[in-house]
Amino acid sequence: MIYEKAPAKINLTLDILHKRTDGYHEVEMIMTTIDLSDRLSFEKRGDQKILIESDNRFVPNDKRNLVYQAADLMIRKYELSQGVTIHMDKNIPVAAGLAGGSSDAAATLRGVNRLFELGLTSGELQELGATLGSDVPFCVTGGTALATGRGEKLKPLPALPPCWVVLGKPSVGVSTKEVYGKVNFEQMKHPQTEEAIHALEQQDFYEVCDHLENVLEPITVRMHGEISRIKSRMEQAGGDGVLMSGSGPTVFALSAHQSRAEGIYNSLKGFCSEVYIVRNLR
Ligand SMILES: C[C@@](CO)(OP(=O)(O)O)[C@H](O)COP(=O)(O)OP(=O)(O)OC[C@H]1O[C@@H](n2ccc(N)nc2=O)[C@H](O)[C@@H]1O
Ligand SMILES: Nc1ncnc2c1ncn2[C@@H]1O[C@H](COP(=O)(O)OP(=O)(O)O)[C@@H](O)[C@H]1O
Repeated sequence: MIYEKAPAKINLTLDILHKRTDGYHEVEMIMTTIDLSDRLSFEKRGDQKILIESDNRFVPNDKRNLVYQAADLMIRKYELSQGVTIHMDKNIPVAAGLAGGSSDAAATLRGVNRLFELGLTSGELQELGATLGSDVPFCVTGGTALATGRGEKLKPLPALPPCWVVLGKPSVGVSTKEVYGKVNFEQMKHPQTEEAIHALEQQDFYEVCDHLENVLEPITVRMHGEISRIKSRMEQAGGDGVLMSGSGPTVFALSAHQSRAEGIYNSLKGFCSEVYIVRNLR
């Protein structure tokens, strides 16, 4: 039996450059992994089946699960003669803008690679991952990176300086496809991505916080007003930087200090359906 950890991501910036002819949007975004993780175990089977076990009622255990799709892809492509049983311990909220499904898929690519000793490089796993979803290639290696294209082209960046991350997840789930479908280029406030990268290079935490920006945020906020109420609470409680992650609806606050982060966490408890306090991963 082998194990893989599948950490969630947050988007420090998210910009959309244009809509592509294939229906996807050309993005430019800085992503970073945080210490809120699903845990997966992998075991070879005597037959050729793929069995997914999970106790989370929001995720399907069949072919719709990205974990199933990732395992199936590896088994077919490398003509593996055995199947795999995958147990998933889900901690990352589902359809939250935190790439839980993508990270599980990436962990499955890494897990099957190790379990069957395939010897594939991260680059090869990322290429396979891109066929499963736009965020999967980033999740193969994690860390802090600039993602372009539809999200699959990656450039490693210096890590976000060590900090605390408080997450507030409203009870609503959000469809990424629906949010991208409502993008309006005329009213878009673009992030200053270059300046945010410079801040990371300088390891200037507060400068990074000053450049958090996500063009999808106003779209999802219009659908779910709860998001702006969570944002205001986090700002009032002293978050150094506060932003919605991905297509939402999860909002995160960055804080350099544990006591401040705990204050933000306490101000959200009872106000927001799920609240987490974690560190960023370096
Ligand atoms: C918004 C982001 C930001 O990190 O994350 P989440 O909110 O999902 O976590 C990602 O771009 C989401 O990536 P991911 O969730 O992997 O998307 P995919 O499965 O590839 O695509 C789902 C749908 O989103 C739209 N889509 C996705 C990526 C992209 N660059 N342009 C798009 O228009 C397409 O309509 C597509 O059918
Ligand atoms: N292993 C998985 N974990 C979570 N969601 C999954 C998984 N496999 C498929 N899904 C489906 O993918 C959708 C988006 O999931 P998720 O990755 O959690 O959201 P997001 O892309 O917003 O970060 C969900 O509606 C869920 O049904």
